[in-house]
Amino acid sequence: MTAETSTALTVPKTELHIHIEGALEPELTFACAERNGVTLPYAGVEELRGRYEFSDLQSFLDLYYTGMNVLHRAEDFTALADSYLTRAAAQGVRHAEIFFDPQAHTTRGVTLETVLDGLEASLSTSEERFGISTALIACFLRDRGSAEASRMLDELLEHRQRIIGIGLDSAELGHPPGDFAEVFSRARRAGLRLVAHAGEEGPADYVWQALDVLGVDRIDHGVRAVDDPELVKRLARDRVPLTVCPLSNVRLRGVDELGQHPLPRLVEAGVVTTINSDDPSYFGGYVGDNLRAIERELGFGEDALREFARNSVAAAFLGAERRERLLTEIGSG
Ligand code: HPA
Ligand SMILES: [Zn+2]
Repeated sequence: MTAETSTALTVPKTELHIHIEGALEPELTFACAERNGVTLPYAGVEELRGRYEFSDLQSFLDLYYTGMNVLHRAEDFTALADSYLTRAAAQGVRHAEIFFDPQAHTTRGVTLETVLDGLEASLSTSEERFGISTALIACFLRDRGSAEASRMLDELLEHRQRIIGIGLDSAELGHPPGDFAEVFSRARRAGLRLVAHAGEEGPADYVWQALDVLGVDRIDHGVRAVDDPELVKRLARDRVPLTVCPLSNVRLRGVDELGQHPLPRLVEAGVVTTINSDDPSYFGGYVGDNLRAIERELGFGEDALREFARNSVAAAFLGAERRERLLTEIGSG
C-alpha cells in the first residue's frame, strides 16, 4: 500500500492531543521572527530542525517555550492554526480538540484576547475550509503552580464560550494533579470538560490522582499506567480514554524504541486508546504519521487502525450527530 492510499492517512479521525504551539514549523518560526523583529539564535530552518534532539520532557519544553517567543500578534496565531489544519486535513483529521498554553503567552506580555482572537480567526471557518470541526482546550502550566492557574481560570471564565475545556501540561514530575483540585473543581462547576496530562514521565499514581481527585474525562498520555495492573483495570472498566502519542514518547525517551511501546498491552487489556501527535513539528509527524509508525513497528493492521479512529471519535467532546456521521464514514471508508 502506498503512502497516499494508506488507511493510517485516509481513515477519518479526530485528534484529541495536539498542542498548537507544538505545530510551529521552523519555516513559520522564521517568518514570524522576521515580521516581529525577533532575532533567532539559529542561522536558518535547518539549524533549528537540527536542535530537535531531546533527552527528556524538560529538554523539549526548553526549546518549545523558546520557539513560541516569536508569536506576538493575532495573525501569528492565525497562521499557526492554518498551518496545523492544512497538514491535519491531508492526514484525514475531521475534528480536532486543540490545546493551547495561555500562561506561556500572557507571562511574556501577549494577552489572552490576542491569542484567542488569532486562533479563532482560523478555527471559526475550519470546517468550511478544511472539513475539520475544532474546539479549544486551555492548558495550565503545572510547573507554575496552582495559584497562577487559579488566576488564569478567572481570566478564562471571562471567555467561557470560547473554550470547551481545560487541561494540565508542562513539566510533570514533582507537580502532581492533586495540587490542582480546587482549580479543576471550579472549572467543572463552570461546565468545562476536564483533561490532564498524567503518566507521561510521572508515575501511575498521578493517573490515579487525575481520575479520583480531578475527575477528568480523559487522560493525556497515561502510558505509565502499565506499571499498575489495578489502574489498567480501572481505566478499562470505566472506559476512560487515553490520548496516546507514540512518536512523542520515543522522541522524549519515555520508551527506548517504538517496538517497546506499552500501547499493545493497554489495547490488550481493553483500555480505550486514541492515537495523537502531541507536538507534530518537534516529534517528526502528524497524527497519520503516528498511525503509520505503529502500523509498521507494532504490527497493528487495518482493522486496528480503524478501531483507533473509532475510539478517537467516541472519546471526542462531540455532539451526537457529528459523532454518528464520523463513525459511519469510518465504517464505510
Ligand atoms: O508532551 C508534553 N508534555 C507536557 N507538556 C507539554 N506541552 C507541550 N507538549 C507537552
Ligand atoms: Zn501533550
